[in-house]
Amino acid sequence: MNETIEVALGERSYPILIGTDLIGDPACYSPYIAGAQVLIVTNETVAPLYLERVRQALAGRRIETVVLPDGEQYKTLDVVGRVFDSLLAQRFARDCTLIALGGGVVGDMAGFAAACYQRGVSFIQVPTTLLAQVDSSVGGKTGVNHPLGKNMIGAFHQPRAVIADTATLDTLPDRELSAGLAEVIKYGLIRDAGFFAWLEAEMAALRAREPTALAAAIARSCRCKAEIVAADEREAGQRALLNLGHTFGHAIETGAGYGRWLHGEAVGAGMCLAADLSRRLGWLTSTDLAHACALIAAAGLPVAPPGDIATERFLELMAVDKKVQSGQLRLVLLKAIGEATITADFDPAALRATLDEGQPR
Ligand SMILES: NC(=O)c1ccc[n+]([C@@H]2O[C@H](COP(=O)([O-])OP(=O)(O)OC[C@H]3O[C@@H](n4cnc5c(N)ncnc54)[C@H](O)[C@@H]3O)[C@@H](O)[C@H]2O)c1
Ligand SMILES: O=C(O)C(=O)C[C@@H](O)[C@H](O)[C@H](O)COP(=O)(O)O
Ligand SMILES: [Zn+2]
Repeated sequence: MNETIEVALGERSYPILIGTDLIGDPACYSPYIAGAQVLIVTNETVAPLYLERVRQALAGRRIETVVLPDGEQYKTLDVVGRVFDSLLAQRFARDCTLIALGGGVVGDMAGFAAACYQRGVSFIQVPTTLLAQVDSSVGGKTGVNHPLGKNMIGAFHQPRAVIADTATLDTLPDRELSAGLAEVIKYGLIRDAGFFAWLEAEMAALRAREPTALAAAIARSCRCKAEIVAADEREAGQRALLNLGHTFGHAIETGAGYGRWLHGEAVGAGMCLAADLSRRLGWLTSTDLAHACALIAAAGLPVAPPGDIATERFLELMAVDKKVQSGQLRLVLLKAIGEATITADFDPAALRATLDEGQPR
């Protein structure tokens, strides 16, 4: 069953269309494309799978394509430059539209190119991974990595529409499905204990790609993200809760070398570390900690960081975080399953103990 969820941002409001067989449907795109020039940004894995269907849905317009290399290690300023090269070489004007066809890496880069080209042009997100359908395609965070820090160069730029065709998940590798489940579990942990309990009951169905369960998880995740983004578009307050596990996770991704740990895997382990620290501070019960880590493990995700990032190095990497204020690290921590808070008020010794012990208990 198809469903539409609105991201309510005044004149920048947009729909998230969720359903099957949407990417080849011209009616999904037409209302959101003003000019005749369209640039599809995709990658070398997704292009052979889905590019032709998108091209056909856009017939009648001038369509160009940029096919980027595949991988987190290519989410760089240098590679995004190829999108600008193409836009300029083809003389694309301000009324052009970019289409991001792929996972979160393509979405973040195409969105960033759209934010910058001629100081901002339209773009549409066509997410083809679970992670992108439940998280990265929604909310307008775009950008690239720097060797010294994850997502450190970017812009807020909202898409005109998100077209999430759940049938594209049929070709997604199991490891990537698990990575997407990390961000799904995140919504349960930060603000929806009922969803968390539902995920505990449905995790086997989700990993078996049961279509009804997957569609329900995607829609509930998007509703949750749409509400948070509508209330706090630029992360002045509660949007930071969407960063649960990410200060640890981004440190893992940067420390391990981009692409070695998937973003969702690093966030899975990062959420266990955040839960472990919350328990050490006396905010989270041992039972809730055990439930959180058990669900993350059941999703096929790691519950501990790689063994080769020493605590000092981990702390250095964690200090490169957009939530740092006046030199002080702020972390998203848990008070209960379904209740999170952002705080700088934690005992640094407890953080060290969490990192020293690595394996949450
Ligand atoms: N902007 C945001 O709000 C936000 C939110 C979460 C994550 N992110 C970013 O998103 C990125 C991770 O996104 P991701 O997990 O989608 O990774 P990804 O974009 O690297 O995609 C994962 C892999 O799946 C392949 N793929 C994509 N669709 C496929 C399909 N339908 N069938 C087969 N293979 C397919 C890709 O080519 C890639 O190899 C990270 O860079 C992360 O920082 C951004
Ligand atoms: O949309 C948000 O806000 C998020 O924090 C979603 C995260 O899952 C995502 O990984 C995001 O890219 C992290 O943003 P950052 O500002 O910490 O780089
Ligand atoms: Zn994330």
